[in-house]
Amino acid sequence: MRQNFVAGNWKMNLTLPEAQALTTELVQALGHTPAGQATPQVVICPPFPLLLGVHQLLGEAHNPALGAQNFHQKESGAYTGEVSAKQLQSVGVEYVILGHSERREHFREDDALLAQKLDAALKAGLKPIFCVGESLATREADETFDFIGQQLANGVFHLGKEDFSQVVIAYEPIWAIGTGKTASSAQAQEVHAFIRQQVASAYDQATADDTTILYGGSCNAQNARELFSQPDVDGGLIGGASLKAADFVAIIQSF
Ligand SMILES: O=C[C@H](O)COP(=O)(O)O
Repeated sequence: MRQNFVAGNWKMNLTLPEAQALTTELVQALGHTPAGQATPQVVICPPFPLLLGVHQLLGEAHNPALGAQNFHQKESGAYTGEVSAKQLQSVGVEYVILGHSERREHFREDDALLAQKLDAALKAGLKPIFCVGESLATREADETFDFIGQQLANGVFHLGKEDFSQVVIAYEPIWAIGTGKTASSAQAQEVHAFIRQQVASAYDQATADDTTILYGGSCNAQNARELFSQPDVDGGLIGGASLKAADFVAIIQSF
């Protein structure tokens, strides 16, 4: 279902008391949305050890909903240090980020592994937020569209239409992540439109029109409104600015 959507990726930040203080502020702020103003779907993605403590502060409305930043594709077993989809669900997780460039780069997660993780997430009933995005070198070589087309073809488009309808796509140009260098709204729109067109080719136009596509990369309270006003930008996957309640709430209110 296509919807206005903002996810906060806390990455490897915050202790439990800090995470609970941030969550309490967010829940209070979102609870005071003026009548008549539609609230976007909000997802917060804390590190594993904080998930349960954060979930205990979330309401029944699933908004904010809880997301994880990763999981292991096997259901259980001798995988020291890993976490399964079932374990995530048992502490209230509904969404999982997959394909983030930091996992691709630092943990060597390639398209083949990500395709397996995507299948495992859907099988377990977790909703994936699947990230794609090019490096600066790829952009400068004028290969952005080819590169993102390949990431989608190799990682996502093996899914049947029904499974694909559970997936949120996030476009995150690597050169914009944590750098303070945001894609311009025109650059973001151009790639989002391309992604939607790729979905239409892989499935059909109705599926493409129904896909939620987020922008991520130095999105903040100052630039979110401009980015979210683009016709194919349905919201954001927010890193640094999701760690401060006031900034994150301002982004949520930027539609
Ligand atoms: O997952 C979030 C992105 O990597 C964006 O991070 P950032 O907002 O700190 O640039």
